[in-house]
Amino acid sequence: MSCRTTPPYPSRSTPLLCLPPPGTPLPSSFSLCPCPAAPPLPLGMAAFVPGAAAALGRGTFLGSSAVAAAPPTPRASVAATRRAAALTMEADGSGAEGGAQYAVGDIPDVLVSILERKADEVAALKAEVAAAGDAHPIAVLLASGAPRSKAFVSALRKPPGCLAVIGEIKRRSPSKGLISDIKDPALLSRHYNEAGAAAISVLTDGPGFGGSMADLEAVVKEQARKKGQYPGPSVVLRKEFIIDPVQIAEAAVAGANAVLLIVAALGEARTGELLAETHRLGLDAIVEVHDEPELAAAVAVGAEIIGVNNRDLRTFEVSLETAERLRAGIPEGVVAVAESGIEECLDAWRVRDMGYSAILVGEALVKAADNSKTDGHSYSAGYNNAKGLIKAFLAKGSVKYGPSTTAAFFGKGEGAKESLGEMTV
Ligand SMILES: O=P(O)(O)OC[C@@H](O)[C@@H](O)c1c[nH]c2ccccc12
Repeated sequence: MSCRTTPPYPSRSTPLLCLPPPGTPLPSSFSLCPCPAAPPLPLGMAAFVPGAAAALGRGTFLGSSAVAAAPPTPRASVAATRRAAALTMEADGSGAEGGAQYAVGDIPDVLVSILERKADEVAALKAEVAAAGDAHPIAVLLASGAPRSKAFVSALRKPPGCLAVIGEIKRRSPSKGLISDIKDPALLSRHYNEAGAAAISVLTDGPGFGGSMADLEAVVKEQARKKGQYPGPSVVLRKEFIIDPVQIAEAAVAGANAVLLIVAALGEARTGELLAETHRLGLDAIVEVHDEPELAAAVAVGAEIIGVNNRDLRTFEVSLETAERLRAGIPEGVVAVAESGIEECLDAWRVRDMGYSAILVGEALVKAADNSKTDGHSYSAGYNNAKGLIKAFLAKGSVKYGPSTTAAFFGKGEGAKESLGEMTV
């Protein structure tokens, strides 16, 4: 049987036959699509070595050691960028040691203001930890480090043809404003988990994304309740603009398994430092990139998980072409995550076929889970929609798909088929 999940994909505007009309008899026999294992991916990184990245003539990255030496630029935001970067580097007395910082591009404006805010948040957190003395759990962890469990990276590593879903708890964003009034992040994470999400991403930034450390703690606590059950807990990502080890320690103390490191915000040297700190503190990191120079930086620092953000933070445009273009540059053995703009199962299958091991989905899931008409703590049909969508993302044998809402509902069955492997009815 042919596999309609392989390219070329129908365009979204093509009306998709998703279901037979009610009453149509099911075919007497079908089998799961034996999608062939993804072909070996070429290692295209030769073109992306750090030196070559500089030669691409991008703007100047103003982080780390480059802060002092950076040439003047007309962008008004640069002063703010420089301040944020300088504060970041000074915060723990570290910074890039020598060496030329190659270009990773100007920091997008949206990040500049967030990073300024983060520098203030970090200063406040450090003051709080210092005031509490050496016994503060963050101080203890920073002093001693912790063994790595690698639980997060293991949960995301999937064989070719399979996907891990990272379901995000996302209330709002700078580009979209309010997305969903999530009243009970823990309950939403329970539904994500029951549907088969390998991981939960919790945004902890308040002003930009409506999240908090309380959300993270609630989700960690909820997932911990699943220990020893089937399915077991989903691992948890602290989705934050990390600029300093103290935030990583804060994430670990709250029970997160991983943090996000955004190369566009940090540059190569600082990403490398914070990645090493992340591992020293026992956690894993998704290193996020959006273009070739950033990918080169992620590879150069030895990222074990690389997230390709399909959203351009300069224009907010989302295109899965970004995931497609960058996939060949992600070395074998590194877990590849496609982030942003995955709206329906076709998108998920498309990036799966590109060779991505995991997808990070926010808006589509929280909108499907809409519980604006309930108190958010009790049953809501929206939760089922979100679950169905996750199962549809995970399905690999489906030849039936359609607009998200329909696929969401019927995706439940498709997910079940996959978990049983090959079968006939
Ligand atoms: O809501 P979406 O389009 O499914 O995107 C989720 C996630 O990728 C996005 O929230 C994200 C990706 N990288 C980030 C960095 C910071 C904040 C948010 C993000």
